[in-house]
Amino acid sequence: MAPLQQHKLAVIDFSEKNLNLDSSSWMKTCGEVVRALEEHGCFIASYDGVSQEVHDAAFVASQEVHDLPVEVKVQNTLDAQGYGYLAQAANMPLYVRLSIENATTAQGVEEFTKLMWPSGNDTFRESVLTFTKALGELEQMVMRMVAKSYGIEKDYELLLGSTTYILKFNKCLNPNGIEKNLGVIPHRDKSFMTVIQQQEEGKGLEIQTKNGEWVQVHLSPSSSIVLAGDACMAWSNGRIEAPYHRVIMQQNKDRYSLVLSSFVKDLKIEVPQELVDEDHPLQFKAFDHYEYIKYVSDTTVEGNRMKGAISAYCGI
Ligand SMILES: O=C(O)CCC(=O)C(=O)O
Ligand SMILES: [Fe+2]
Repeated sequence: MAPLQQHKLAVIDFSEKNLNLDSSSWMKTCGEVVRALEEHGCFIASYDGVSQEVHDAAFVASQEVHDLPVEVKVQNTLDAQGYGYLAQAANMPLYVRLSIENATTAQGVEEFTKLMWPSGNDTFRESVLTFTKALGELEQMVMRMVAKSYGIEKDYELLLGSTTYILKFNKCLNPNGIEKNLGVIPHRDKSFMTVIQQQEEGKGLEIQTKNGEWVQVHLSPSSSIVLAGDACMAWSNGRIEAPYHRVIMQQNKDRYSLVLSSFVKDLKIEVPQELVDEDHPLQFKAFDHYEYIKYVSDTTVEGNRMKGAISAYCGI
């Protein structure tokens, strides 16, 4: 098989100097964000909100939690069905994960920390919260730009009030030379938006473009990939498609990544009226995001992998 090429996904500058609200550079970035999302469902954000120190500390925290005994980690269960501790499932033998619900709030991170370390772990708690807050701000900046471009700022403000974040500590085990090097099976995220950071030298994430080609994503510590999830696809009335992606292990060592995803809780997601007209008939009924997650996790593995899960659930 020919080696995959590092694809030219759009790289968008989110550094503070570039993002004075209402400046012409802000408006230009809004356009770039929507174009990239409509074309590939994702882009690479170059973002100085997560410093090298914050990035490194978050990965140290991730390693620390993965190194805990299994009997401690199995306590990690979430309201969001299917998002707690998962280890070496039959279809993903290399994949291990823990997650934090309400991950951008002090309370959410504190609860998780207490569960894993009953006598506390301040370094872990502080490192994780600093990281999730910074990455959450990036996600909100992206969504504000999408809303601005589509003229649906009010609709977004409403969703934002009900937005919650889940942080996944992902680990793919060293494949040790065995042929099966699939870390994470091809899927679309069920989230609204997802932001991912890979550990330094971390490779492995691949995105499928609309023409079916798999392309590799390489990220430096100062960059993140921003991916649309199924909920964004429905909310945008199909304008932004959630990209299919997977992890292929390329090196004989464990791979760590941090995945922050937004979800809408206790409010139905409805396509804004501004996005419906004769040329764009309504494609999705209003739906409850947590009920959708439950639907997917109750469905068979094939159902979960299915590209059209969101259409099957609430498509018109
Ligand atoms: O680990 C990664 O880089 C991505 C994993 C992923 O797609 C996911 O957890 O949804
Ligand atoms: Fe994913």
